[in-house]
Amino acid sequence: MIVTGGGSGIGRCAAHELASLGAHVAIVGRNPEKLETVRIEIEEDGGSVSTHVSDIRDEETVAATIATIIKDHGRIDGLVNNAGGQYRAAIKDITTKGFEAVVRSNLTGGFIVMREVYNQWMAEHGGSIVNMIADIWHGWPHFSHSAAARGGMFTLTESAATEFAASGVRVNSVAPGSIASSGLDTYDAKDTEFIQKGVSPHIPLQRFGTESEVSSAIVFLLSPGASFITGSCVRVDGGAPNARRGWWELQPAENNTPFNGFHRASEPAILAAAHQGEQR
Ligand SMILES: CCCCCCCCC/C=C/C(=O)SCCNC(=O)CCNC(=O)[C@H](O)C(C)(C)COP(=O)(O)OP(=O)(O)OC[C@H]1O[C@@H](n2cnc3c(N)ncnc32)[C@H](O)[C@@H]1OP(=O)(O)O
Ligand SMILES: NC(=O)C1=CN([C@@H]2O[C@H](COP(=O)(O)OP(=O)(O)OC[C@H]3O[C@@H](n4cnc5c(N)ncnc54)[C@H](OP(=O)(O)O)[C@@H]3O)[C@@H](O)[C@H]2O)C=CC1
Repeated sequence: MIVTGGGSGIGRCAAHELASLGAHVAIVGRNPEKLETVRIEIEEDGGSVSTHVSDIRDEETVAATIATIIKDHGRIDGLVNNAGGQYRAAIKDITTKGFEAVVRSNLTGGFIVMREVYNQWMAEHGGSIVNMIADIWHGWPHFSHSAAARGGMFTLTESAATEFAASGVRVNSVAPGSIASSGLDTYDAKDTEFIQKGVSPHIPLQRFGTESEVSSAIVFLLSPGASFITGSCVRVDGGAPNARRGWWELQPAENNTPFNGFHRASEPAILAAAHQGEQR
């Protein structure tokens, strides 16, 4: 099994889970120290793991990494195409270089890894691929570069599922919402305050998800239990995209914080503004 971004967060958790189920896990990332830490953890637990330093955006290194994994371990049954990330910025402030860095990290890089795994192994032997996306439905303000890339990965997954089906390769995506992973450490203090106070009221299950709640969806999709599932997307988001009309009317007043920017439709100020709009 290959897990990109296996040196931290959701990828680390999935690597542990897969190793505990008996798989050899090849973890891929840019930072060798992070990979080494996870290697030691998994080996201490009795698992089998190898580390591979590679930037998923670098075609040559990725091709060589996949070849090494096949040479050393004989097969690739599954790919967790998980590496990625982004920074928070408004569209007006995103430079072309920044936009391209995020698209390359979350779409092109995942494409390169998936293509190499397919061409070098799965086209002949079958397998299962899980592509990580995000809760991008209806857009993702201040993360628009990532939403654009993940939207691409969503449809790339659907296309690959049909192209690869005859080779016995299933391809699905997992779309995490707000997950309390190590990835959140990459945001600054102001964002963290927003994350803590402003996000949970938007989530019907009223909390962040955990790394293991995403990992279990990944492992299910990789497993024979999902043998008739391909081209699908499993949302792991506590119902966040469903918190639309009706949701706010069900909420206690204290959930209407200045952070979340939502207000009950019945609030006097909102009614007055709506009335003014009618008069115009
Ligand atoms: C409120 C929260 C609710 C949050 C609500 C809670 C839900 C969160 C949901 C999602 C959570 C996650 O995904 S958690 C996962 C988080 N993990 C990660 O993001 C890790 C991986 N990310 C990255 O490596 C970086 O973000 C990424 C930009 C993609 C790639 O980095 P690189 O090192 O390749 O790129 P760089 O060379 O640094 O940058 C290239 C250009 O990108 C731009 N750039 C890069 N970082 C920048 C930054 N912080 N601010 C501005 N611009 C930046 C600049 O233009 C850079 O050019 P110069 O100006 O010339 O330098
Ligand atoms: N946490 C959340 O709420 C959500 C997370 N996601 C996505 O889930 C995935 C896992 O995130 P999470 O575990 O939370 O965060 P992390 O930041 O902990 O994980 C991201 C991993 O990807 C690796 N990575 C990033 N860019 C590259 C690259 N170019 N080449 C190789 N490896 C790379 C990083 O390792 P290294 O630095 O060593 O390269 C890191 O281990 C990411 O794609 C993330 O965007 C999506 C929605 C929500």
